[in-house]
Amino acid sequence: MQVSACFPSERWVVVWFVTVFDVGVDISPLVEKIDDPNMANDKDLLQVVRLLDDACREAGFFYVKGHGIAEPLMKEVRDVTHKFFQLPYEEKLKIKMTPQNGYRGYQRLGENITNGKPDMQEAIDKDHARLIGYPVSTDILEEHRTDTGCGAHTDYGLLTLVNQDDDICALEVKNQSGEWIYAKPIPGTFVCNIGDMLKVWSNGIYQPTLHRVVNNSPRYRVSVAFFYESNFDAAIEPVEFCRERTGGVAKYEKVVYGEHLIKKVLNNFIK
Ligand SMILES: O=C(O)CCC(=O)C(=O)O
Ligand SMILES: [Fe+2]
Repeated sequence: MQVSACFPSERWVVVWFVTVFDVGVDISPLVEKIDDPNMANDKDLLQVVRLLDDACREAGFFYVKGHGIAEPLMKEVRDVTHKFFQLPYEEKLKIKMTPQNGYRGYQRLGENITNGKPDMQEAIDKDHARLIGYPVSTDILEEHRTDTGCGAHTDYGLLTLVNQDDDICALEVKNQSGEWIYAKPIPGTFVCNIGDMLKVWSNGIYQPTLHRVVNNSPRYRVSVAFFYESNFDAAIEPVEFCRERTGGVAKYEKVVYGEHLIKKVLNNFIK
């Protein structure tokens, strides 16, 4: 790894943590040159790719800035999400999620299950986006209350981008020492985390990280997640150049994304 070769490992971890986890990777060179046929020769861009690669290898969780989406627009999306969840229950039910509409629409509090426990969240699912609301726990009837807004999980797909409320710490990530640490909000950034399919594709070079949401704050929290996923019927297997870099043997079997998704969702109903 290029950066670690320049630094003693302890110092490198500190540098990496500060630049990637605390402040975020500035991906603007990548965004600016994405259509440039000469992008592979650009030094700034190469440095961004290295930082992203390091973040995916070391943590599987990182912040990005310089992505080109204006901060006021990110806030507006969250504001609209807050407004929707403040509507009376009957209003929200008008776009209720059903098998007939392909499980798109409004999912009421407690309907989403992770590890056998209802999540203390309500949400709207639309294509690859999920708008999520986490009520204040004291506002939830005691008999319906559980201890997590979203139970510990890894994401199913390739990459997730989260636009989270600026002022509430609730998203927690399990670090390599097994401690839960906050992915505290950094205004204007997206929290990114890699999913199960990237693990398979990269033959384990990138590992998805366990995370969960616990809203212990006195305020209603929203987040808007975009799940970049493989096609439902896509067969995913370790790509050759990743296999070559990891001893030449595929560590994961070929998996059809849709089958993986259904299996994980069904497993969530079991404690
Ligand atoms: O609300 C968040 O910050 C993250 C939600 C999440 O992890 C998920 O929906 O997969
Ligand atoms: Fe997640």
